Amino acid sequence: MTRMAIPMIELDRVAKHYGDQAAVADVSFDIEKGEFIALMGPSGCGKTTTLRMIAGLDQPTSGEIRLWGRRLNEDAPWERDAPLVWQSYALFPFLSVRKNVEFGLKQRGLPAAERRRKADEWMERLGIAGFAERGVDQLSGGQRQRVALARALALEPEMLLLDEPLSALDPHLRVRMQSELVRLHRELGITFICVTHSHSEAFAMADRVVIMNEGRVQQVGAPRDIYRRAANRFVAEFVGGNNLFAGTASSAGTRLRVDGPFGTALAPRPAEFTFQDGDAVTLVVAADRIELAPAPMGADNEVEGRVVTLDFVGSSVTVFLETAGGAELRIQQSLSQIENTPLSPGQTITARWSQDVGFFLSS
Ligand SMILES: Nc1ncnc2c1ncn2[C@@H]1O[C@H](COP(=O)(O)OP(=O)(O)OP(=O)(O)O)[C@@H](O)[C@H]1O
Repeated sequence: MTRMAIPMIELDRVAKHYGDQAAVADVSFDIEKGEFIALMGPSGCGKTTTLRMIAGLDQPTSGEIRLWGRRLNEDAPWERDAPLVWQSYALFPFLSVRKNVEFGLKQRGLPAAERRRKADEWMERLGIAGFAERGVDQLSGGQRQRVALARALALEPEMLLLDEPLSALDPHLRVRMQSELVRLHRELGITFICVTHSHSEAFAMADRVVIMNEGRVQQVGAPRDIYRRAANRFVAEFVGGNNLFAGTASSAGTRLRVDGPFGTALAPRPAEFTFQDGDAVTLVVAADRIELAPAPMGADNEVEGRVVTLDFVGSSVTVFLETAGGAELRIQQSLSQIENTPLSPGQTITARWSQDVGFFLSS
């Protein structure tokens, strides 16, 4: 029974120092079998070092990495008998697609006939069977990415480690490969751990996202939960799409009132921490939870502002407003929502949102 409770991988207060610099300062999180985990954070936050330690390519300076409860720290990658495979985008340019896919199988000493059978199966599965005899230098970026995946998956790992797997692809192809990775993950039931600095990528693919900054975990959670409830200021800003309203708190029954350069807003009183009247607070309101109206109706949580700019991305539009007090608001709308009420820079408009949607940061 207890065995059931042990996660596949545990990182327990893991740190990695180079001289007096901490590439990873203190990282703890678990990975369950079959999960798709994304490690995300800005450049230099320690994502790749964390992945390399899981793979056994680097040893932690302190802390412990466990596979099914067994300490892995000192095991070299080839001793781990942990079925981890590092998906590398670097292919052998002078070898054919088939030879690239067979490479790891050959290293493992599989007989030629079996290598061929497995390579055929994976090339078929990834839609590259038609190029089997072609040199990989004659393939497009997306085709190469599929070869790299076939080469890793042919080894039938229980866990696949991916370091920025889609970074070499153009944006259009990247979105397509994202859904292919998700589909493969679902079909194969393999644990995927993927490092990325792109939140759209992490949030589109992963079951859970580990957000890191400066060598530390900032939040671990399902994409939706992280979007809707950032654990701290760093996450709220890093994931984007949030308004952070700084102001002064005052009690208003079950609500807390905030007054600041943006105006006045009410939001549920936080359960986990308390504020005194007059405390400086930051209220977070998601950009897609704010509506636009032509004029104020005299209700709470209404802010008038001047349209500064409109940012169109696909079928979504972010409207930037500036209030009389100098605060900036971002409001995310679908294209169809704003088609009926044309907006142009300079125009004054009212933003409003429910008292239930905002939450306060504790730090
Ligand atoms: N071998 C090393 N020797 C010294 N410092 C290192 C070494 N490897 C990484 N670092 C440092 O540790 C920090 C974390 O590096 P890491 O590559 O893990 O970051 P990252 O989050 O993957 O960044 P990026 O997105 O830019 O790849 C960086 O400041 C980096 O310069």
